[in-house]
Amino acid sequence: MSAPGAPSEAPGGIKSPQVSFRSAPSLEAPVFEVGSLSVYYGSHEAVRDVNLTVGHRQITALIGPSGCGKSTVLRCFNRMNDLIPTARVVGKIRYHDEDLYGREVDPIEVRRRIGMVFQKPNPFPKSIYDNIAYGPRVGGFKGNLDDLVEETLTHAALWDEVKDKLKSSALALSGGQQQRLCIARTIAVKPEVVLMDEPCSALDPIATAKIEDLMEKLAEEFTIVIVTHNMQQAARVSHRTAFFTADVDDKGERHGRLVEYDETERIFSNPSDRRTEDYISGRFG
Ligand SMILES: Nc1ncnc2c1ncn2[C@@H]1O[C@H](COP(=O)(O)OP(=O)(O)OP(=O)(O)O)[C@@H](O)[C@H]1O
Repeated sequence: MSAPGAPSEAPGGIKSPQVSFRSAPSLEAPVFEVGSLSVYYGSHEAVRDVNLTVGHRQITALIGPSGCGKSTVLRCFNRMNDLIPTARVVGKIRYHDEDLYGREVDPIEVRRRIGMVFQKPNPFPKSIYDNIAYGPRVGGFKGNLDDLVEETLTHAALWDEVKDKLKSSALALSGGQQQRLCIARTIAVKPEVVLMDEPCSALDPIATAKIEDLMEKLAEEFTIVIVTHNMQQAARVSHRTAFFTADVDDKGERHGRLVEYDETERIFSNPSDRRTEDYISGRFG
């Protein structure tokens, strides 16, 4: 394994010489442990038998071709699938060794502790200030809101760009700024985990680079799980990568499967499964 930040090429995989893999810390005291997870929509088993462990303050990337179940798995981590009436989750997801789907668990508290950022920036149609202040206010925050808003926007690398227009509408910001605001809004309630579902797919390369820099900084404090179609992004930002694909059964139904989960450097430079190698080298997907 290369030292953190040391350039390391990915033979047969991603060709970019700029890719430098991040070394993955250990998986001791994991945040999530997923065992034999299957997710159904109605009678369709969309994802089958997933097993993986998400490490504390690591960035875990979920990659794979369209429809292999990445977003479905991501939504299991904060019980967003509960909001889809046909969805049914089978198997085990332990969050700090507690059953995330246990009867006594409050899904609202789960979503406060495990926040989510979506593909399309979706700020509230409110001021920049109120976008950040909303969650803490609802949660009964008793401290100084002005300080919290400044601290959060600084944390999300947005303060300098917005400090003189906090009362302006968030909708007037650029797409990249809106997405950083959404990340700020998510971290304002002090979650432990931030789930990101293709957070850069609607952004240009400059805005994408800013979000990637931000993710690296946020990983010092938060555990991040990201779904991305952009393999270079997974290679650049994540410590560990899970590669999914979909098997087609004899009735023509597609079932998402986790093919391989490992340190990102390993997945991109020396994967153990041929399907992973074919995907990262662009031979399919
Ligand atoms: N709300 C839903 N209702 C019914 N089926 C769904 C729903 N959401 C996803 N699916 C199905 O589950 C499977 C996995 O979809 P999912 O969106 O999780 O895949 P994905 O890998 O994230 O895809 P993409 O990369 O295109 O976003 C697909 O067959 C999809 O049609």
